[in-house]
Amino acid sequence: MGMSEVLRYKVGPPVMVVTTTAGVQLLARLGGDTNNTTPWSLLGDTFSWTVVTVILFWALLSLWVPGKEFKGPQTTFGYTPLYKANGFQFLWVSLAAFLTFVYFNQNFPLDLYNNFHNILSSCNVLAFVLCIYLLVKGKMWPESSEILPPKPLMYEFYRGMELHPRILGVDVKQLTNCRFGLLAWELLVVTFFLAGWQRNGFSLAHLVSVILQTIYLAKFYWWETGYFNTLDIILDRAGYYICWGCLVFVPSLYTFSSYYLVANPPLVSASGSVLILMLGVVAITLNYRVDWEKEHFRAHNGNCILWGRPATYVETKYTTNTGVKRSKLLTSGFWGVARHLNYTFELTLALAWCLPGLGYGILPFIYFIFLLILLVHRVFRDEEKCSAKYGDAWDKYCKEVPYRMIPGIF
Ligand SMILES: NC(=O)C1=CN([C@@H]2O[C@H](COP(=O)(O)OP(=O)(O)OC[C@H]3O[C@@H](n4cnc5c(N)ncnc54)[C@H](OP(=O)(O)O)[C@@H]3O)[C@@H](O)[C@H]2O)C=CC1
Ligand SMILES: CC(C)CCC[C@@H](C)[C@H]1CC[C@H]2C3=CC=C4C[C@@H](O)CC[C@]4(C)[C@H]3CC[C@]12C
Repeated sequence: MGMSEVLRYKVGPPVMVVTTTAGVQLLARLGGDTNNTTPWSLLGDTFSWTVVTVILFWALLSLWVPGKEFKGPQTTFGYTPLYKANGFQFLWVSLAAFLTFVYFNQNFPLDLYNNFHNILSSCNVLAFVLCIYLLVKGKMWPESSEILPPKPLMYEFYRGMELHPRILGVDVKQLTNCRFGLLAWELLVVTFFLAGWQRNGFSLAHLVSVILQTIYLAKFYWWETGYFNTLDIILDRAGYYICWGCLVFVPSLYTFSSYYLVANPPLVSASGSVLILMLGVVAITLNYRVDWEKEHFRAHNGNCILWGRPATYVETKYTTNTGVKRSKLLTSGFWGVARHLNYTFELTLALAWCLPGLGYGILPFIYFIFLLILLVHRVFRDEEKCSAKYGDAWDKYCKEVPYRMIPGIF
């Protein structure tokens, strides 16, 4: 093993595990109320375990109830994952149940805010137990016939073993990513808005940030089955990166700008808030439109009109275990302007919902900075995947559409 391999496989994952765990706890302290004297508890407390267990059980219930099933893309080793297609209903029923609960328990938002670091501790313990179980399960009782070359244990823990493991009858990544992480995100930002209102009075800027995140998450749940075609699902294995990420990192870092505004009430004026709302709505619409153009194009096998003209494309061929397949890469509409414009609009939107923290330095923008790094890295991961899959056709597409995220610049 060369030096770079040692760094990548042996040092990298443990460092990530330790720093990310310590990091999210620190974040809760940094953004919170400095007068909060609740002692640290690395295992969580009764209140936080109750909150986490209720969300987990609710998430599981949403995947257990009878309903429409959705078949994900088949893996190269011939496995077709099965999901539940009831995400949109799940979001609204959950939100309505939560708001009703808060109506009858009006101290709950502030209690939850004051216990946030304990809630993260409980999520952290839950995530570690799950990731250890997934490692053992992947080694001892894998569900698929996939054969993986052995790697250092810590790397396997970090990356995960199986692509589509199931626990208690449900798909693990649908549970952790779509049903626990994203629901916790929505409920937490609503809670932080209500806690800020109770503590400091009503804030339009805080409300705007929460409205934008709610529209964004509603859009996600509307499109949930499309998510099953993305890198997270077809490439990333169920392990620390993705499962811990969704159980701990999403509830902590993705909600951070809203959490921060409770102890640091927004300084942005009402007209500034309206401008932020407009910027955010435009960015969400464009982000949705870019994703929609690709889905629409693929659903019609290239025979569709985009921007008033028949769609143009590059024909591709690729090989899987079940033979040679054909596909098309869109070169018109937004996909003809740059190769990842959806990420550009996603970043604009993230900036919009962080902007109510303007005037408090860098901390309220931490999600935006993280997302910038994540998406630029993802551009390269995605392109590596596409280049390996499509070969020369991908190079041809890159020649026709030379820019990645910002036409003329990158
Ligand atoms: N907030 C967050 O943390 C994040 C949010 N997102 C958001 O999630 C959504 C999905 O993003 P993501 O899955 O990462 O990426 P994309 O939706 O951009 O999908 C990339 C895939 O689309 C296919 N593709 C690429 N170019 C073309 C083309 N020209 N024509 C047709 N198909 C093409 C390829 O897959 P194939 O093999 O099918 O050809 C490629 O792997 C986006 O809105 C993004 O902004 C994403 C990451 C993080
Ligand atoms: C361990 C950490 C350093 C990194 C954890 C990363 C993951 C939590 C996130 C990686 C990719 C993220 C997502 C991808 C696409 C999405 C679609 C969007 O519409 C909603 C958000 C999300 C599901 C998002 C969620 C977090 C990641 C899985």
